Amino acid sequence: MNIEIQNLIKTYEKESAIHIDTLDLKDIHTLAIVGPSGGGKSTLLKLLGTIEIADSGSLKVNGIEIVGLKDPKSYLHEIGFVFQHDNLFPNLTVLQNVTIHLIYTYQMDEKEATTLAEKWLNKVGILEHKDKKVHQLSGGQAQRAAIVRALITGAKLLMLDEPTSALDPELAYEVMMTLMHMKEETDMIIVTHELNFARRFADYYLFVEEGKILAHGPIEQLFAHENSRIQEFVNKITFK
Ligand SMILES: Nc1ncnc2c1ncn2[C@@H]1O[C@H](COP(=O)(O)OP(=O)(O)OP(=O)(O)O)[C@@H](O)[C@H]1O
Repeated sequence: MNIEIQNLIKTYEKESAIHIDTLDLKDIHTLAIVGPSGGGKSTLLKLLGTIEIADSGSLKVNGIEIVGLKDPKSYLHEIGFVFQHDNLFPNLTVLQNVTIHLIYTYQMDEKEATTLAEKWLNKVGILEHKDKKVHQLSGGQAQRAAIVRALITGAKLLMLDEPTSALDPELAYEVMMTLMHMKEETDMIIVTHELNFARRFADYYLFVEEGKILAHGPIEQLFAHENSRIQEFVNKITFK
C-alpha cells in the first residue's frame, strides 16, 4: 500500500484528534499503528477507511484522494474493516454472514458463494461452526469469521482496529495466528497494543501520540528507538 498525507486535520468538538503535517509511505505490506490510549490511532484508521471524514487536508491511499471523496463506493470495494467486536449480523449464521455480500452486493450465485466461503472458513479453522449463529461462537471464532467476511470480497486492504483487545489471551492468540496466515492475501493496517504481535506481524509502524505521528519506520526500529518517549512506551507495554 501507499499512503500520502498532507496537513490532515480531524477535530471532535473543537478538540484536535488528528493533526498530521506530512507522511509519505510507499510499498508497505503490513502496517501497525501503535501509541498511547487516546492518541488518535483509531481516528486515523477511521479516516483511512472513510468511516470518519477529515476537516481538511489530503489523505491518499494507493493514489486515491480520500478527503472529499465524491463516490466512495469503488474505494469501499477495495477495503475491508474489522473492529474490536460486533462485526457480524447476530441473526445470521456464520456462513450467511460470510456469503451475504457475495450474493447480494456482488450477485454471485449462492452455490458458488457457499463453496468459496467454505474454503475460507476452512482456512481459518472454523468450517465446523459454519451453521452456528454468532452468539454460539467464541469471541475468537467470531473474529476469525469477521476476518473472512472482510476479505472474501477481494479487499486489497484490510483495516483492523484492535481486533484482539476484547478477547482473552488464548483466543487473542488464535486470531493473531489467523492474521499471520492471512498476510499473504492482502495488505493490512492494524491498530494494536500487542507490540510483541506487531513485531512479528507488521513490516512498518506508525507511532501516534496527541494526534501526531511521533515516529515511523521499519517495525524493528520501534524496539530500539532513540526517542526516550518511545522507549518508555515500548518498555511499559512489553513489561521490560
Ligand atoms: N466520536 C468522538 N467524539 C468526540 N471525541 C472523540 C471521538 N472519537 C475519538 N475522540 C477523541 O479523539 C481522541 C483520539 O481518540 P482515538 O480513539 O482515535 O484514540 P486511540 O489512540 O485509538 O485510543 P485507544 O487506544 O484508547 O483506543 C481522544 O481524545 C478521544 O477522546
